[in-house]
This record gives sequence, C-alpha cells and structure tokens, in this order.
Amino acid sequence: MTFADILVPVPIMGTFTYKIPADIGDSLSVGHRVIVPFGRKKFYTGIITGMSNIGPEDYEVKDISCVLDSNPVVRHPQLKFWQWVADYYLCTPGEVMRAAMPAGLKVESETYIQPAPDYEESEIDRLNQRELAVMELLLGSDKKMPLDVISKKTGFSNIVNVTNSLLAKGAVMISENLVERYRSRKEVYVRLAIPKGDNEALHRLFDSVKSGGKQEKALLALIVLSGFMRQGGNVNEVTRTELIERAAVTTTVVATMAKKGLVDIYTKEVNRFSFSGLVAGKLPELTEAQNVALDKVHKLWLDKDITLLHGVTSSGKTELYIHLIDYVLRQGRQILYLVPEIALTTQLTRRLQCVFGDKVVIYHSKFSDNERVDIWKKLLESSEPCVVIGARSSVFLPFSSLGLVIVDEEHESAYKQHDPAPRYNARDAAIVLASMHGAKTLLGSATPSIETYYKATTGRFGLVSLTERFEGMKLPEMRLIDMSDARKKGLVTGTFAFETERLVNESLKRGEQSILFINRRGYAPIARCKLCGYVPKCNNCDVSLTYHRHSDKLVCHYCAAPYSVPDVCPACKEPGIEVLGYGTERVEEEVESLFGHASISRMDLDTTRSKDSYENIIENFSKGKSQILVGTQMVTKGLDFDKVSTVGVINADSVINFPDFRASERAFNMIEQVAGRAGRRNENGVVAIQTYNPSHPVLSYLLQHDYTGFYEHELSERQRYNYPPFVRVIYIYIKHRDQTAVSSIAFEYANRLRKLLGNRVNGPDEPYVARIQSLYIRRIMLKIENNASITKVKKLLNDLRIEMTNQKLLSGAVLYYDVDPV
Ligand SMILES: Nc1ncnc2c1ncn2[C@@H]1O[C@H](COP(=O)(O)OP(=O)(O)OP(=O)(O)O)[C@@H](O)[C@H]1O
Ligand SMILES: [Zn+2]
Repeated sequence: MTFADILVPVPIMGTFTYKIPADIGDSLSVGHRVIVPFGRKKFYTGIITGMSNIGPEDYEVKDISCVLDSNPVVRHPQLKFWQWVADYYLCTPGEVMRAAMPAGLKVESETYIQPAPDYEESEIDRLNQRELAVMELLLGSDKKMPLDVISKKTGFSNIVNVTNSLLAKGAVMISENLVERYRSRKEVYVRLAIPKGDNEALHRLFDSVKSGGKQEKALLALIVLSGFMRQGGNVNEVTRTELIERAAVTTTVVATMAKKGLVDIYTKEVNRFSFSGLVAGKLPELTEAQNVALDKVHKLWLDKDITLLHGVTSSGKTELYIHLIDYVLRQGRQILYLVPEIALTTQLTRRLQCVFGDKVVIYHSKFSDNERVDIWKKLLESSEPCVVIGARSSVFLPFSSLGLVIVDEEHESAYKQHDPAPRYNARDAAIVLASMHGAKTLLGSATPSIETYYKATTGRFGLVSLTERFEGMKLPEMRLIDMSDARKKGLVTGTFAFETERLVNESLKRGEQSILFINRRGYAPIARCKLCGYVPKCNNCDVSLTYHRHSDKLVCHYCAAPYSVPDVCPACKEPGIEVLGYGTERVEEEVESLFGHASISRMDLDTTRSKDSYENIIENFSKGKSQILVGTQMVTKGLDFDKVSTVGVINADSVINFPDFRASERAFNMIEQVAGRAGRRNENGVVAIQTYNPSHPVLSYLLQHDYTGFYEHELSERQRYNYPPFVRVIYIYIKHRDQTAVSSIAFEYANRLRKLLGNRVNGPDEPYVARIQSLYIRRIMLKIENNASITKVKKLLNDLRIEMTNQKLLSGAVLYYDVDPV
C-alpha cells in the first residue's frame, strides 16, 4: 500500500492522507502509531485508520515521518467505538483520540527557540523590552529552549507574539523537537554466571568466596530465589532488589561479585503493571433474596442485553456483581466495572481482590501516565480474562473480549465529561461499547436515573430489584429539621441545629460514627463587605469567590484563580470584608469545636489531590481512627462503613435549589445515597436533613425512602414540561470574549436554526454562570422528539456551523454542542 489515512489528535473533522515510505510499507496496518508532520511545523502522533493504493489528486501528500511501534497500539473495534463517540457527541474523532489515549502514547512536537547564528549582539538595542528579556535568557544558556520554559522563566503569557517579532528581526530561529513522554521501566536482575545443573562449577563459586561472608550469603540467597537446585524446569529470574533484601547485603556486594565473574547483572524492560501474584479466594455466599435476583439477571440475559439492578442501599449489589464477574471470567472473557468516582475504587478493589486475586486491574487518572501506558499495553498484548475497575476514561481501553460491563451508581452525573470534548456519558458509551463486543451491560443503583428507570419499566431494559438491606437491616430513619423554626427558637449553634448535634453526640457515645455532608468545598462560599455590600468576584468568571482558610485565599471555583483577601474593601476603602456561609473547611472547624474529643476527617477535592489521599481517609474512617467524616458529594455514594449511624445533610437547600430540570432528581439521589451510608450494620441509622424549605415535594419522598413515588412524580413533571426521557436535549454553547458579539452571534444562530427546526429551539439564554475564563456564554437548548431522526438533526447542526463559518459570522467565537447534558 502507498497511502494511509491517519487520525491526528486535533479538533478538525476527518482523517488525513499521508504517503507511506516504500521501505516501511509492508510492516504497517490499521491501528499502528506513526509520527506525521502537521500544519506548518508541528509533528503529531497519528493512528492509521485505513490504507489504499490510490491517493488524492488535488493536493500534494506528505510522507509519514516514522513508525513508532512494531505492532498496532489501537484495536480495530476501538476505532469504531471512537467514531461512534464522535458522531453521537458531535465532536471530531481527533478529539476522541486525544481523550482516549494516555498522554504517554501521544508523542508530540514542542517548539524550541535559539539565537540565530548570524545574530550580532550589537543589534540588541533594536529590541524592545520584552524581546530583550527573551534574548538575554537565550544568550545566557547554550541550549535551545522550549517555548513553555521561556514563558515560565520570563512570566510572559503570550510568548508567541514576542517570538514572532524576534523572528521578524532575524534574532532567533525556531525548530521542532519530538518529545516522548512515556518512559519504560527497567528492572535490574541478577543470575548465577554458571549453567543450571553444573554442580562442579557451583562448588568453584563457593570456593571463591569467604565462608560465612556476605558474598556467600548472597550466593545462597540467589540459589534459593532462583530455584537453581530444583529438579527440571528453568531458573526463576531474580531482581537485584529481591536479592539484596533476602541476603541483607548491599548493591556493592553484588557488584563486586559480578566483577569477579560469579554472577551476571542484566537489565530488562518491565511492565509497571504486573500481575501481583495475589491468589483468588472464595465467592461470597449470597442470601436468598440475592440468589433470586442473580437467577433473574441470568434469565433476563437470554433476551436482554441491558439490565438494571435496582437495589436499595446496602442490599448487596456488589456481592451480586461479584458472582456475575466470576461467571464471565470463567467464560474466559473480560469485565469492565465502571465507578463514577476514584474514591470508590479503594474499598471495591479490596473486595474484588479477595475473590479474584490478581485478575483485578485498576485504571484511573490518579495513576501516573507511565502506569496508564503500561496497563494499556498489557491489555493490548494479552486477552487474559480480567476485571478492570475504572473511572469513565476506562471505556477507551483496548479490550479484546469484553463479556460484561457493570456500571455501578449508574445515575451519577460524574459519568458525564463536561469539558473538553468529547462530552460523553461513560454510562451510555459503555452500553454501546458492550454491544460492539456482544457483551451484556448491567446498570446498578439504589436511585436509578429517570431515563434508565423509564427504559427499565417500559421493557427496553431488563429490571431486577433488591428491596431489602443485607441481614434485614432497616433503612435509616429520616428526620427533617426545619432550620428557620429552629433558628427562631434559638436551637442552632453556627450551622448545626441542636437536634443534629445531639444525634452526632449520641453516636459518639455509643462508639459509632457520623458522616456530615455539605455540598461546598472551601471555608465560606461568599466574601462580602459588611459596610457597603461589595462582593469580590473573579476577574475572568462571573462568580463570587470562595474563601479557603487553609491557604487564606479567595479562590474562583471555575478557573481556580487565587486572590488575596483585600485588607480594605476595594469599593468603600474600609476594612469591612467578611465571609459568609459554610463550606467543608468551616463545617470541619465547627465540628472540632462542638465535638473536640472526637477525631475528624475531611474528604473533598482539596484533601484528595495526591494519589493515596482517598485511600488514607477512607481507611482511617473504616478502621474507626476517625469518628466524624465531613465531606462533599464524595462521601455520599457507594462507600461501605459498618459503624456509621448518624448522617447529617447540613444544607439540603443548596442541593435542591438549582436552576436546572434535573435539580429534583439530583437532590433525591444525593440525599438518599448519603442517607444510605447510615445503619448498614446496626439499627441506629438516623439522617438529619437540615432545610429552610421543609415542604419541598422531594423531601416528602425522601422521608419515606420512596424511590418509585418520586419517580412517578418526576416523570409526570418531565412529561408536562417536555423534558427527557420524553425528548432528547442538545445544548449549543456559544462563547466569545466580547459580550455584544456573543449576544448577536447566538441570536443569529438561534434564528437560523429556528427556521429549520421551529419551536424545538429554545433560547439563547445566559446560563447560570454567564462568563467563565474571560469568555461570555450563551446557550441554546434544542429539544428533539424521541422518534425524530437524530442523525438528520446533527447533520443540520453541522451544516449550519459550516455555513456560518464560511460567512464569517462566527469569527472569534467558540461553538460546541453538549448532547444529553446532565
Ligand atoms: N451475601 C452476603 N454475604 C456477606 N456479606 C454481604 C452479603 N451481601 C451484602 N453483604 C455486606 O453488606 C454490605 C453492603 O453490601 P454492598 O456494599 O454490596 O451494598 P450495595 O447494594 O452496593 O450498597 P450501595 O448502593 O449503598 O453501594 C457490605 O458490607 C457487604 O459485604
Ligand atoms: Zn474564575
């Protein structure tokens, strides 16, 4: 073949054709990784998606620069899946590729700059101040420097402009270098320098070391570890680390032995992800109710590909999954087990490892890039049955024989990626992935999403229910606390009603634990001048800033920009800035003062930035080292603790009052889920729900743990106001630096779209936060009937975008789609 279609990780539609150099033609196939020149100067990693002998005639085709691996790194079905994601979520396959592959597999070029060789230092006074700063930096170092380093060292954010003007003055030249980020891991091994079975040689080895000395110890250890004296078979490979540990000697001893020719030291590339040698254990015995449910799942599998397991909290859904995983592993196939949040992998991994040993593989973003590449390669090289536990991006792994996909907590909005593209929902993508593999999908939840439950009750999905908790535990008692009433009566300290405080205290006295849920991180969500009412806002986003006590900064939760707390109010110049409201930090502080004798942990984005922090917090709480756990939605779902009896929902209203058609659903799920952490192994479970709006309908269903009642109520609302599952929603976002421009572009776009789609088009509106990172935002909502052709609508949207781009009506604007927003 002479030409290859190559997918490049850029947001441009379609693939690109390149010429295959004659000398490598035979070794290439679909899924191979190559480096190709792209644009004026850049190089990218591309994936071959097709090959042919006929090339394009209307333009000159560039050559593939080089081939990166001897075998394909992407499987054929993966490419099909990428294409589906791109088509469905209205983005480019290149964007999907960018999200799908670990960065370590995407070699990219970086721009370097250096002084031009014929540049005279005497010309330096022709440079302006910024140019001068860059030039001095370059002349002071003898190497060429990457642009981003220069930008960091000079503090200039727009380094491209300076570079261009320096180029124009002939002061610098630029070049592109390929940067390979993935580093394979090398391990050092030691072996005896004699053939196995040669006893004479072995004697000679021992003769040449001092009896009772360190070298003799090392020899003995090496013989044991390698199984050198074993009858038959090969010797085991022994790492130097193992050897020096076993023999209690230093590396110098081993090096000396190598010098004397007693042993050989050699290095080998190893996969960071190696099967750990953990052995499998026994399957848990199921209760009768669980067994009935399991049989029902198997029976449904005869004619349904997708089944919903609706089981109340702590009914043992995980135990059921374990049995199904075992069944599929025995068929020699792979399982993908999706969880919405990394926090959930800790307990789950342990539970699964007890049963499946080293067949358990974990994959998520807290792993280093190198580790992720190694897991990718492992799955690529072997089709061994295994179970992969992962967050949403694991749908992109190179599975070869998927037999089952489990989506735990399927209702979770964390399955949806918001930014950047692809804006996919891993639950829905996983269903498609499973069907491409001929695999089954099991969705599990105590509070299924409205869409899923609708499909399950109308026969599209199978439905299996578990209505009882394990060991007949009761669901916890729900207590509404009317905060305005409590405040009136003076029954509140800080943010805690006396009642909540009392419940936590009683738990403590019984030696039990409490979880306190507050939906905001930081110390206080608002800062304000108490004299003039001024509220500091982010310079780039249309939001007020959250005060973080730990760093003593005001932080924007949309762009992460930190600001110092002003000593005097910028508006009235008086020292009047105070902070209002409660976030996790402040609740933690208050808990410390109320329950000083207890030990407290906090789990939120800020306390879980490092790789093992989740594990430590959860581990500490599990083991009873802390008694009270304060946290954001991270503490609400899926965690399994024996001793929690009190759960406090500190501010239910902030969960309920959100301007969005899914607000009620989200509130019901979140509160029912966090309630579900209480009373899993004791009968004392109580949930205190603090609210200023006790008559809100969602709360009345929560009080009864009445999921189906809530579902029916919500479904009729959705029907009345024409929302999913009765229509599909696509949001069209338009962003621009200029407020007037964004308005008129969005208006024009909506008008043209309305001519095509009529009253299916709603808006444009300003979303809740109308400016983020200096871009003003408008949103158009599209509601499409379920029986309409979604393909046609998507084509229409794409055509309209192209038409408006060609007429230069979108210049300066960012436009993207969010399909099935959550
Ligand atoms: N058959 C069983 N044998 C032993 N222990 C069980 C069994 N079924 C459930 N359990 C125990 O009961 C607890 C709750 O089970 P599990 O975590 O699977 O519930 P869940 O339905 O997934 O709950 P949630 O929806 O809250 O995540 C766990 O500690 C689990 O080990
Ligand atoms: Zn901001």
